[in-house]
Order: sequence, then structure tokens, then C-alpha cells
Amino acid sequence: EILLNNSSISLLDDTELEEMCRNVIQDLSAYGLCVLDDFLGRKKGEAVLKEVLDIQSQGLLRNGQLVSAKSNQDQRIIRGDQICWVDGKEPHCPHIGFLISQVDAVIVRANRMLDNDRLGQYNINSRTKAMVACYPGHGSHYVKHVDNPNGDGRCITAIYYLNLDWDVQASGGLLRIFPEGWREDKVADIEPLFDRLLFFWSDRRNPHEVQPAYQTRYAITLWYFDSTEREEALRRYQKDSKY
Ligand SMILES: Cn1c(O)c(C(=O)NCC(=O)O)c(=O)c2ccccc21
Ligand SMILES: [Mn+2]
Repeated sequence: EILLNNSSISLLDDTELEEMCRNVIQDLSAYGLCVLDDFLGRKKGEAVLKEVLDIQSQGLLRNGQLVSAKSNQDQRIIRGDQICWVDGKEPHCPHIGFLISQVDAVIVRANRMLDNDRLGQYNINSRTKAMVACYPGHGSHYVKHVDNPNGDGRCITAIYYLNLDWDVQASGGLLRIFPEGWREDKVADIEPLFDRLLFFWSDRRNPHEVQPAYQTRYAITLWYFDSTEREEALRRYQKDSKY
């Protein structure tokens, strides 16, 4: 995992950053999720997209390992996603690195703003590498799951979407979150729109699924660790911490 450096420089000025973090904290506390649109702006967003397309054209995306699913009768392909991990320092993807630094800046600041150094009950000081994901279309999807069901340390999932002019009616690919505590019939449907940044608690509060996509669907995901839960998890599973 990667330690956050508290000096992540934000594109935003301090007031704007403070304002954005207040919004993130409020929404996470109230709904368990937060959507920020136009996070980088069109130009920088397109530069990130171009780097992802380059990664894909170089064949660096590997087929997402099959999820050992229970007896789901008709679902032949459990997941058609293709992924690769990027730490953002690589010379061939400076803009992905820039995106990561901007998300880090929000998390670092938000972590500092609330309850003397804690985001809610968390203290975040590290994260995973960035997972670049592509759903190739043809109905590729991701079954309902929880990112961190067993306390592996991950507390916030951050997903940045890269899909220009995405139309869910035609192309599917909706992220449907089933937030714990919401009324039975209430779900959060998030469209994977270009330059959209989504935060949500990574634990059992947010089961979610990616509905079948019929166009190529790109996203970059970062998972942020709570230091206490992470230390505990590393003690428990020293060997196989895959991040
Ligand atoms: C490809 N992909 C995922 O797309 C999601 C996920 O929940 N995505 C939500 C989304 O893209 O809106 C995952 O959670 C995930 C976890 C491990 C490996 C691959 C994974
Ligand atoms: Mn997930």
C-alpha cells in the first residue's frame, strides 16, 4: 500500500478544497456515499482517458479473475472486467498520477477536517494503488458484492469514471448501490459519467453491482485504508495482503 503524503497539492484553492471536503464529509455521513461531478475539468479528464486507452491498446489490462460465484444458473461470465494496477508514478501515465494526487488531496484534507483528525471514526493515511478497469461491453458486468466485507482495512472506495457521453438507457453499465439503512425499495443508481468522482464506504454498508454494460466502460478506483483496521488486518493476515 501507499502512504499518503499530507502535502498533496490540490488544483483548487484552499477555500474551494475546504468547501468540497465539507460536501464529501456531509454526504458520506448522511448517505454513505458522495458524487462529485466535473472533478478535473474536461481537458484534464480527457488526458486521463487517453492514458487509459493507451494502457488498453498496449494490452496491459488483464481479464478480471473470475469471482467464485454460488450457483448462479444462467450467468456464464461472472465478470468480464479487465484490470491493471497503476501507482501513478509511472512515466507513461502522468495524468493518472495527477488524478490520484487530486483525490488524495481531498481525502487528506477531509481526514483532517473532522473530529480532530478523523473522517468519521476513521484515520486515513494510506491507500492502494489505482485500479484501472475496463468493461468491454457485450453485457459484461459485476455481481453484487461488498468491497471490504471482512475488515481488510479499506474504508473508503473512490471511483473516477471516464465515459464520454455515456447513455445508461442505451449502454447500461449503471452502478447500483444498495445502501444499508435505506428503505428496502431505495437504491442509489450512479451513472458512470465522464469526470465524475464517487466516494462510498467500502464495508458492508454499501453492497453494489455493475449492471451489464453494452459499450466499453472505463473507471479508475482507489481504496483508502483506515490505519487502525489496516494494522489489525495485517497482523491477522500478514501473508496474503494483496494490496
Ligand atoms: C472491475 N472491478 C469493479 O468494477 C469493481 C466495482 O465495484 N466497480 C464499480 C464501478 O465500476 O462502478 C470492484 O469492486 C472490483 C473489485 C476487484 C476487482 C475488480 C473490480
Ligand atoms: Mn466494488
